[in-house]
Amino acid sequence: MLSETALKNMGIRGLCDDSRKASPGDLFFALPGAQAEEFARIALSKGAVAVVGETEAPQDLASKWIRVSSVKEERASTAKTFFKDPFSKLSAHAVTGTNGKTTSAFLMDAMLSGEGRKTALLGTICKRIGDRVVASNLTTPGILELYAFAAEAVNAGCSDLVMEVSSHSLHQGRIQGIHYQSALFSNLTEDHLDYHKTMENYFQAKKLLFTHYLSEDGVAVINIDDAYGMRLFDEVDVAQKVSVSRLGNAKAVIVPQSVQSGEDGMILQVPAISEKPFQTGLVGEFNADNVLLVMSWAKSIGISENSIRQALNTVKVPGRFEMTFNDGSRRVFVDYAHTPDALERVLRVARTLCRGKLSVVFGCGGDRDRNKRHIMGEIAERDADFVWVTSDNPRTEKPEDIIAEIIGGMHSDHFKVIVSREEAIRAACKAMQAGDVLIVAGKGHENYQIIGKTKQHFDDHEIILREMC
Ligand SMILES: CC(=O)N[C@H]1[C@@H](OP(=O)(O)OP(=O)(O)OC[C@H]2O[C@@H](n3ccc(=O)[nH]c3=O)[C@H](O)[C@@H]2O)O[C@H](CO)[C@@H](O)[C@@H]1O[C@H](C)C(=O)N[C@@H](C)C(=O)N[C@H](CCC(=O)O)C(=O)O
Ligand SMILES: Nc1ncnc2c1ncn2[C@@H]1O[C@H](COP(=O)(O)OP(=O)(O)OP(=O)(O)O)[C@@H](O)[C@H]1O
Repeated sequence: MLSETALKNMGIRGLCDDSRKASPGDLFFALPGAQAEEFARIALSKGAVAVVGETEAPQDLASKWIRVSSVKEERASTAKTFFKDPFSKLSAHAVTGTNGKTTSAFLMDAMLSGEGRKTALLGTICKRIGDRVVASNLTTPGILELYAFAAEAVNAGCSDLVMEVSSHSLHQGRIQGIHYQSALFSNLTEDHLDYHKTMENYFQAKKLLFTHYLSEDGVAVINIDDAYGMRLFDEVDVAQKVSVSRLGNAKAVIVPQSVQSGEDGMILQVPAISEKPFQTGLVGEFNADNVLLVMSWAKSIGISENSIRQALNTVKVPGRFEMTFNDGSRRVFVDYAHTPDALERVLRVARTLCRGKLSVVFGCGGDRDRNKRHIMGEIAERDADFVWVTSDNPRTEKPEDIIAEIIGGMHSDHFKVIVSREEAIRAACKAMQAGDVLIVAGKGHENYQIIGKTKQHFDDHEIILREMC
């Protein structure tokens, strides 16, 4: 393990594990792989001072090569030393699950802020320290970026960090060495099987958060309405476990007495938390799950009822069931649903708000999880009256090929294919009549479309407003 003095003596000014981003003064971590040495040489040519690798040092690099048994472990421990152990100075709170992470993280952050605590937030939409916000590339960044972010948060005076933890990050060790004060589990449904291959592997990755990264005195808050949540609750052995169930599972400690959902939000009666009802502007059954999970967490870590209420009343999450247009009769919502479960849940909520025809515009991402495409086609056809099948970040795949897989799951004629997302949204808007609801699903807060390897500006909201106003 490299000490602070060793790093200082070597003149290390930064840590890097990607040769494309190497800078003078960096210590480069060459992760095992066929190109490890090649990447190390590139980093050195850009001014990196030394390389940490698992293989024997190439002869000409012997003076700059530090051989270790695990580059990943060394990277985690060096990050802790270099960034002055920021996680020991923060209360870190994590949320994981297939859907609901961003919504939950926004709520958690708002509740902590309501207590007068300065917070940092890390997730799919943004990275935020106090009032400074930048867009995110990944839900959970790489470990070096994560430590740098936490150090910045500490320097800015933050006491708490709320972050979304993806299954990829758990599997790849992006949060190695971190111990959370609390961890929440929302649900586990089909997604990311291109990466994890089986639901069992996907579950085991999520479980790591509770078995490896939750502090001994930390609290686990788990939605046991979800079958994997129930299994997780039974399998994890932590000091404090809180089980939550909207559906009234007898094993749960937090169960609502009632949830009344309308088009402007919800009223929840949760006697285990307060005798007085809670109100929120978040809409729909799936958000009731998110709200209950986070309220239970807040209660278990001692957040005041006042801060819970205030957050529930004020939090809005960009691109999550966001009403982009409403003329009192026709309503268009933009939503980030890009998994089968999310699409099903969103259409179910939309149906309750719809007095006319319910339509949906959606596509599926390229270079990702082909298996979910036909399932989403099947759900869209079953739960909407009309489906506009289109493109959504095709990346390097041909959009027509992705669409063919989606419509492989559809058997009626209640759909139309329009490859251009802009044209599909415009056509769907034009077709709307009084009482209709349109869901434009998949991109949510994203203001780009990834075609090939380039990101082009694209914003569902802009197109809807241009067409409808
Ligand atoms: C599949 C996946 O998760 N890949 C992630 C992974 O890449 P990798 O290990 O395959 O890296 P690689 O490209 O083979 O390279 C190996 C090593 O060589 C380095 N390298 C690579 C190329 C080079 O020219 N020079 C160089 O030094 C890389 O930095 C890396 O250290 O590790 C990288 C560094 O942390 C990540 O940036 C990368 O995320 C890619 C870009 C990605 O798109 N990931 C998505 C799927 C993802 O992680 N999504 C989750 C889930 C979101 C959700 O729940 O919906 C997220 O947390 O965002
Ligand atoms: N508890 C939930 N159960 C099922 N679907 C949900 C839930 N919460 C939100 N959704 C749906 O999933 C979409 C994404 O929600 P959110 O951004 O909160 O999840 P996420 O876990 O952060 O997703 P991602 O990791 O893909 O960014 C929402 O737009 C909505 O369609």
